[in-house]
Amino acid sequence: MMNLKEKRCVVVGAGGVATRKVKSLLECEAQVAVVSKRACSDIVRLAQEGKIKLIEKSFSPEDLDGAFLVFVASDDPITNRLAAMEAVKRGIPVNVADSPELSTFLVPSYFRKGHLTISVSTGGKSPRLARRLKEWIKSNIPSGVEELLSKLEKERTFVKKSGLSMEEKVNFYDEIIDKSGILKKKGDIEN
Ligand SMILES: C[C@@]1(CC(=O)O)c2cc3[nH]c(cc4nc(cc5[nH]c(cc(n2)[C@H]1CCC(=O)O)[C@@](C)(CC(=O)O)[C@@H]5CCC(=O)O)C(CC(=O)O)=C4CCC(=O)O)c(CCC(=O)O)c3CC(=O)O
Ligand SMILES: NC(=O)C1=CN([C@@H]2O[C@H](COP(=O)(O)OP(=O)(O)OC[C@H]3O[C@@H](n4cnc5c(N)ncnc54)[C@H](O)[C@@H]3O)[C@@H](O)[C@H]2O)C=CC1
Repeated sequence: MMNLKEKRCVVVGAGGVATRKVKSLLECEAQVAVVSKRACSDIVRLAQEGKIKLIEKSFSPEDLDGAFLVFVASDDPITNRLAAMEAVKRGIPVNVADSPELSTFLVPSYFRKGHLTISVSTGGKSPRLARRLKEWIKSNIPSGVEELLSKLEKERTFVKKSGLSMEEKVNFYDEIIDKSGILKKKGDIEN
């Protein structure tokens, strides 16, 4: 949920895993530089289209100059470790594809529906389960949730300035949510 717009994000490696991270970064409108000895066809195409900068070489510490965020996803554990340590030394948040322990942040499984983002993390315990749960939530998300969100957004601009107490505000929002009929009513949910 970090704002990455126009921020320089460096990705080390250009295989399947790096490609997934690059695509997520482009969705966030980040400025992406990929450093890799060789690049897979998706990365080459993105570079040819001018969407990313591809630097075809082995990783070296100066590749992290000016980086806001770093993704390390080469298939060489020694390179991954070196790049991770360098990022940590420079105080740059780093995600390491083969090492949750060396990562200062992990990437969750997520999907977007308009302004709604749903993400699932297992804290690195089982990425496959994170993905399967995400898929389950995606296929079970009630239709009408985007319309409900825009209604709440509109009401909220007035309610925020209304002078109502926080409890009154929350009850007002709950009433709209309950009326939409797309979720179980608040009172019907057991905690
Ligand atoms: C710690 C973390 C670091 C990070 O942030 O990258 C990490 C680490 C590792 N992943 C590995 C394997 C797999 N990763 C996936 C898939 C995804 N992995 C993602 C995140 C994360 N993966 C972070 C923790 C997230 C969490 O747990 O909450 C997702 C959610 C997001 C993304 O990568 O964009 C994305 C789903 C995207 C989607 O929704 O589609 C699949 C399944 C598949 O592809 O179907 C497999 C194979 C099956 C399996 O192992 O589960 C391996 C072992 C490699 C090996 O065995 O060689 C490691 C290294 C290790 O565990 O040591
Ligand atoms: N976090 C995750 O979701 C997952 C992580 N992994 C791990 O991610 C890593 C990468 O996996 P893949 O993308 O499938 O590998 P891959 O083999 O497709 O790509 C590896 C890339 O690293 C580059 N590379 C190797 N040495 C380099 C160096 N010294 N400097 C710069 N680039 C270098 C290669 O040129 C290649 O582009 C593996 O360690 C794997 O275990 C695997 C699956 C999922």
